[in-house]
This record gives sequence, structure tokens and C-alpha cells, in this order.
Amino acid sequence: MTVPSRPSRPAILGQNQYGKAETRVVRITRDGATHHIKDLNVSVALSGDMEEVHYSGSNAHVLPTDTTKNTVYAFAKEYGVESAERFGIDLARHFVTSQEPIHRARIRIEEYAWERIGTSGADGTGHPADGTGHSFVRKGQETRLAQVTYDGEDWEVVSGLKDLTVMNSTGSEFRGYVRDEYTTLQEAHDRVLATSVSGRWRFGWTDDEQPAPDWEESYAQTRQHMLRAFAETYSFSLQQTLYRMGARIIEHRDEIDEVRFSLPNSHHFLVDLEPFGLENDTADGAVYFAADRPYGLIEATVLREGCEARIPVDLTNL
Ligand SMILES: O=c1[nH]c(=O)c2[nH]c(=O)[nH]c2[nH]1
Repeated sequence: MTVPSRPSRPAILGQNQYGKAETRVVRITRDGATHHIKDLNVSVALSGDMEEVHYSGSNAHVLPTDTTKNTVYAFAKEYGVESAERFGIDLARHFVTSQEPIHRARIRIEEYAWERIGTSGADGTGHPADGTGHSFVRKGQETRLAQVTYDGEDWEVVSGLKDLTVMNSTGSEFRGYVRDEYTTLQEAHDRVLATSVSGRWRFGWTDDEQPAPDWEESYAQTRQHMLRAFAETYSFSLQQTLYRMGARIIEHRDEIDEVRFSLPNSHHFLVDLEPFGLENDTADGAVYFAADRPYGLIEATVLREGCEARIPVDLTNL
């Protein structure tokens, strides 16, 4: 096919750039049982001699955006991620020095910070022996929620939170599931388990005559129990982890009768780096693609025995 020539119209191409935006790359390094996470969102914008691709459609100067994405993953694997700045410098230099038509590279990086789910709070002092060497909560406060209903006689208090993002970099598998003619999923023996917790819990307190719970203390303890259950459960499924998170709250917090969770399964897929001669398995330095959709959505209520379920099934209605 012949490439059409530059149009004669007096329309001049102005500033332009291109590249893959928002490549979500997660690299997990292992120091024995203590793991370290680098979680980046990398956007590449390249510019240079790109008149022809716009004017005539010739791609002769175009390094595909797909390649820029692959480069991000391959660099994460090969050189690691010491810092976002260093990573950006290495990438920008690579694009400008390896491709003659590319004169400028802008690499934008967002880094998401994680802290360990510690034994006495998410304080960075997690001890590997109890599973907390590989359990993390994303930095930044979750949103705390409360709903209070009063009909002149009875109170109903439902507390909760959303956007509490947690990750286990190991200690999770998924296998032994049903297979039908559409099943292609490979069994996972060692996978990343990550979710953004949305949870609600209902208090047994309904009566002004009874002392009300200490709401602040209850929230802090409940949050901690859910984090600890997430960290300490060796997970065969997110469903099982969810149940343990709810059960631990019911077992430890007498003031709470019902817990409901909505947990997206935030899939982390190992990137296939074989085409670049790089082995990428769950061993040290694994590089993952953090997918944002579609995601599994696991939801369930955990009740104190003898209590009634009153939290709506759809938490967006609460
Ligand atoms: O923890 C999981 N539960 C599932 O029900 C499921 N389904 C799936 O494809 N992956 C997973 N993971």
C-alpha cells in the first residue's frame, strides 16, 4: 500500500506527543520472608520527528505505544525500581538515546506507598514470622462511614469504611475450583491477593437505657481486627479471607452483631517477559501488571449467631 503524501492544506501540525499512559507496574522483591513493594503508575510521552505519521500516515518513526509499555515492565524486571525518579531517568534516557526520531521523553510516575500491617498497628514493624512480612496496607486514610437511624424508640447504628486497600504479596492460592468448557484460569499456587475493603458493621446497641459503645475505640479496634485477619489468614480464596475478617470482628467485638464486606479482587498478573529473554515468576523481583478491571467482586455478611441480617446487600445503598 502506498502512503498518501502530505496534504496541501495549510494546516500545520503543532506540538504533539504520544506514548502509553498509566502502565500499572508492581515489583515485589523478597528479602527472605520480608517482602518489599514498588507500585507505580507510569505514563510515557514521546516527541520528536513525528510529522509524517500525522501528515501522511507513515509509521516509520513510530515506536509503538505498546513497546513503551513493554519497556516499562522489562526495565522494572531487569533494573528494579530503586526510586521513581531513577526509574523515570532510565526510561527517558533509553527512549531518547535508542530511537533517532525521538528527541524528547517525558515520564510521569505516580507511586503508591504501602506500609506493613504490623502486629501492633500498621506501623512498619511487621514481623515476618506471623505472616506480616508480606502483608501491606496502602498509605492514606480510608473513608470512615457511619449511619444512624432513630424512630423515637430504637437506635440502629451502622459504621463502616471504604477504600482501605490491602495486599498480601504471598500466602494466597486459588485452585480446586469448578471447570467447564469456558474455564481457562490456571491454578495459582502463590499469588498476590489485593483488595480495597468496603465494609459495614452493625452495633447491637439499640436502647438509650443501655450504655452506648465507645465509638472511637470500637472503630479503631474493628479496623485493626480486619487488617490482622487479612494479614494472618493463609488464603485459599478471597471468600475465605473475607469470612475470617468478619468472624474475627464478631469474635472480638461484643458490641457488633453483623458485618458485611464487599471486596473487589484486584488482580495482579505476572507479566510475560519471555519475549525479552527475561524470566518472570513469583520468585524474587517478580513484576506484575495491576489490572483495574474487570475484577472479581466477593461479597458476604457475617452474623453473630441468633442475630438478624439488616445491612443492605448492596452497600452502595448505605
Ligand atoms: O479468591 C478468588 N475467588 C474466586 O471466586 C475467584 N475466581 C477467580 O477467577 N479467581 C478467584 N479468586
